[in-house]
Amino acid sequence: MAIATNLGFPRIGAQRELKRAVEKFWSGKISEAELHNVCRELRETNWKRQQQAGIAHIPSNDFSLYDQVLDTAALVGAIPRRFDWSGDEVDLATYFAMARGGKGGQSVTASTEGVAALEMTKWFDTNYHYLVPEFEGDLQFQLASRKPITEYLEAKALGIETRPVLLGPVSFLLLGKTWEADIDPLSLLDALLPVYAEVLAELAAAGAEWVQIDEPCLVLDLTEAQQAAFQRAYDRLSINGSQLKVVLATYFGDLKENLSTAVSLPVEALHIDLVRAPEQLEDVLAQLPEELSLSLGVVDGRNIWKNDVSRSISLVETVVERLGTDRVLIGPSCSLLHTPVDLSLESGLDPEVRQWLAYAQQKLEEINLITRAINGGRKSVAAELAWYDEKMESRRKSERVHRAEVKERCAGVTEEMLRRQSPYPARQTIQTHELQLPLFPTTTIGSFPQTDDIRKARAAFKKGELQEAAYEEFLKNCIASDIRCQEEIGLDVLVHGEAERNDMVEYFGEQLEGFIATKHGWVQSYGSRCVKPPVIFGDVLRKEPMTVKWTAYAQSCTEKLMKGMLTGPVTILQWSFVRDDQPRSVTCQQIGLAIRDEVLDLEASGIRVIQIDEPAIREGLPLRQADWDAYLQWAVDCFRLASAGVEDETQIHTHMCYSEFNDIIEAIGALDADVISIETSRSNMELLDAFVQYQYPNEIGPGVYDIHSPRVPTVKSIEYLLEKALEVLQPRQLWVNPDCGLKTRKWEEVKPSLENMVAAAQQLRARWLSRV
Ligand SMILES: Nc1nc2c(c(=O)[nH]1)N[C@@H](CNc1ccc(C(=O)N[C@@H](CCC(=O)N[C@@H](CCC(=O)N[C@@H](CCC(=O)O)C(=O)O)C(=O)O)C(=O)O)cc1)CN2
Ligand code: MET
Ligand SMILES: [Zn+2]
Repeated sequence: MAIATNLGFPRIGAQRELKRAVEKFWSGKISEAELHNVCRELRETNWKRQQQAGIAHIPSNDFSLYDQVLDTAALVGAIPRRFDWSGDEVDLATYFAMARGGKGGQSVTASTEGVAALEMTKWFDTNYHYLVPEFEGDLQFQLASRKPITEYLEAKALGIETRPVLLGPVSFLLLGKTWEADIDPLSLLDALLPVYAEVLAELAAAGAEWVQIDEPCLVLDLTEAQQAAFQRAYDRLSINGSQLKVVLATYFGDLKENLSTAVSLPVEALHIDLVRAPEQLEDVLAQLPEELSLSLGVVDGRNIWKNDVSRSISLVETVVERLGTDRVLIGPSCSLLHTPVDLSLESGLDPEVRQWLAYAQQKLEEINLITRAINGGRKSVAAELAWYDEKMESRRKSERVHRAEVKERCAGVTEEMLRRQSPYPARQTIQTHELQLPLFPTTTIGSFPQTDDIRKARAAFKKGELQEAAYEEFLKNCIASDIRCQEEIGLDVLVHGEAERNDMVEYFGEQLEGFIATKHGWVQSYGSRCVKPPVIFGDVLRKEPMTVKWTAYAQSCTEKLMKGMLTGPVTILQWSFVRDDQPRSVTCQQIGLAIRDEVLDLEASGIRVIQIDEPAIREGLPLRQADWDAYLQWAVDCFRLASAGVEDETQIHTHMCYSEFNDIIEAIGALDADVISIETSRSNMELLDAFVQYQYPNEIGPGVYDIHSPRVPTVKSIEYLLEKALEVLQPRQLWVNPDCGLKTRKWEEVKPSLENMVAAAQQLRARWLSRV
C-alpha cells in the first residue's frame, strides 16, 4: 500500500493564533504557561486535521515558536557565549534572546540591551527567514532541548502516531556560520553527530517508527567534500543503529549530480520534489537501489493551486509500475509551511478563482485522494476525480486567465522600450540641473511608521465600519503630517509615507487585474511576522493609476521634490503566489508593463523622482548557479521595462535590502537606475565593496543606520559611515538615507534618527563643498 504523508504543517494557526500569543508573551500580557497552552492547542488541532484527512505519516516537531533552524541550534546546544546560557535545557528566555536579541523573553529587540540576535536570512529561495546558527570556536555540542521527543510523546498521548521531523546534520551545518570565514562548518560534523544519534535513540525509545530528516542542501551545487559529508554523516548515524526508519527529505529542486550520493545513503526512503523538478524522476528511478522507498512530492507546498490530481495519479502510477505500491509514499513537494492554512475560511473570495485554489488543509485532502486512487484504483474515486478535472478545465479555459490584449502587448515589447533615452552620464547632467539637489542629498526609503491608528483605520475600512471618504481623509491627514515632519527635519527628497499600504506587494496585488487578494492567506515570514501574498491567477493588467492620487496629493503639500514610490516587477512576482501555467518570466513581464504605465502616469502628473523597489531581486536567484544568467537576464529586462519609459529629466531610484550584492553586481549595474539605495549600515559599508570593484557609475545611497533596531544613531556614527563611503565613492555619487523603510519603527525613534542623519549630511557638506 502506498502511504499518504505530510512533511510539515503551517504552525501559525488559521487565525494567526501563534503570532498573537507570542507577541502577547513578549509584551508581558500572558505567561509562559499560557503561551505553551496556545501552542499545545495549535499542535493538537494540526495533528487532528491531518489524521482526519487520512494522512498516515503525520509530522511532529514541525511546530516552532519562532523558527525550525533556531530549534535545531537549541536542540544541539549551539548557543553562542554571549547569551550566557547555563548549559541545561535551553529556556524560553535564551531561545527568544537568540531570535530577537537582548536578554530574557520580554520585549527586546536586536542589539538594544546587551546582546545581538542571531543573524536572519532567507530560507533557500523562499520568503521565509531562518536564524543563522553560529558555531563558535570552543562550541561543545550537547543535547540541550528535548522538543522532538516531547512533541512526539504529546501526540502519542492524544492517540496520534507521528513522524518527527529533524533538520539534517549536514544541512544544519551548511546553513550556519563559523567563527572564522575560512573554517569549514563541516569540520564540526563528527562532533555534532553523537547528539543526533542521541536524539534518534531517544525517539526510538519513545516508540517512534519513522523519522523525517530534512536535507534540502542536497539540491544545491555541492563540492565533493560536501557530498562526502553526507555519506559520512548517514553512515555514522545508522551505525549508532536504532530500529528507526528514516525518510530523507529533499525539496526545492533537482538532486542532479548529488543524486548518487542521495540514493546511496543508508535510509529507508528518499523524498524528492516533483513539483519543482519533475524531470529528475527518471534518473532517480534508474538509480534507486532496491531497498530504498521513494516519497513523491507531487502536491505543491509552495503555492496555492489545486493539484491536477489526475495528472499526479498518472505520475505516481508510472512509479508504482516500477516499484510496486509498497515502496511508494505520496506527499507534498516540501513542508506546507509556505502555504496558508485553510481555504474554507475564505468566504469572500471571487468564486471563479476560489475554485482553483487549495491551502494546506485542502492539500492534505489531495494527498489523501491521490493515495486512495493508487491503492484502490481510479474507479474507487471517480466522482472526486471528475470534480478536480472540472476545476482544472475551468482554469485552463477561463477568459479571466487569458487576455488577448495583454498577450499582444507583451509580444510588442521592443529592445528600445528597455533603454533610457540617453546614457547615464548625460542623464546625470540633465538631472543635476533640473532637480537642483544639494551635495549629499538626504532622503528616506519610503514608508513611515505604520501606527496602530493606521492599522485600525484600515481594518475598520475593510470591515465596512469606516466609510471610504473618511478613510481617504484619514490617509491624507497622515500624508500631510508626514510631510510636515520631513520638512521640519530638513530632508531634501520627500516621500508620502505609504500609510495607505498594508504591504508593499499586497497593495499592488489588490489593484491589478489578474491578481486577487485573500483574507486568510497568511504565511509566516519570520518569527511572529506574517505576510499575505496576493495571488496572480491570470494575465496582468493595470486598469487605472494605482498610486498617482496619493503621490500627487503629497506633492501638492510641499514645494520640495516628492519621490513617487512603487514596487518593482520582480519583487511583486517574488512575493506573490504566482500562476504555475506559464514561465515566471512571462508573468513578470506583464507586471513590468503595468508598472511602466504607472511610472509614466506619475511622471505625467509632475513627479520628477520615482523609486521602484526591488528588494527581492537577489532572493529570486535560482538555487543552481547554472541557472543564474537566464534569470538575471529577464529580471533585469523586466525592471528596465518598468523604468525606462521616462524622460532623461526624471530620476529613477531603486532600493534593495538584506542582500549580498557581490555576485549580482553586474545585474544591478544593468538595471541602470539613476540612484540605488542599499542596506549597508550593519556591514559597516563593506557591502559597498562590490560597487567599488565593479566601478558602479551611477549614484548610491548606502544606508547609514539600521532600521531594525529602535536605537537612535548618533550624528557621529552616521558621519563616520559616510566618510567611509567617501573613501571609495565620488562625492557626487553619494546619497544619504537609512537602510530601509521605517514602517516597523515608532515615531519617537524615527524623528531623532532622521534629524541626526540630516545633521550628519550638513556637517559633511560643510567639509566637502570646497573640495568638489
Ligand atoms: N510581502 C513582503 N515580504 C517581505 C517583506 C515585506 O515587507 N513584504 N519584507 C521582508 C520581511 N519582513 C517583514 C516585515 C514585517 C512584516 C509584518 O509586519 N507583517 C505584519 C502584517 C502586515 C500587514 O499586512 N498588515 C495588514 C493587516 C494587519 C493586521 O494584522 N490587522 C489586524 C487588525 C488591525 C488592528 O486592529 O490592529 C488583523 O487582521 O487582525 C495591514 O496593515 O492592514 C504582521 O505580521 O503583523 C512582515 C514581513 C521580506 N519579505
Ligand atoms: C523591504 S524594502 C521596503 C521598501 C519600501 N519602500 C519601504 O520603505 O517600506
Ligand atoms: Zn528595504
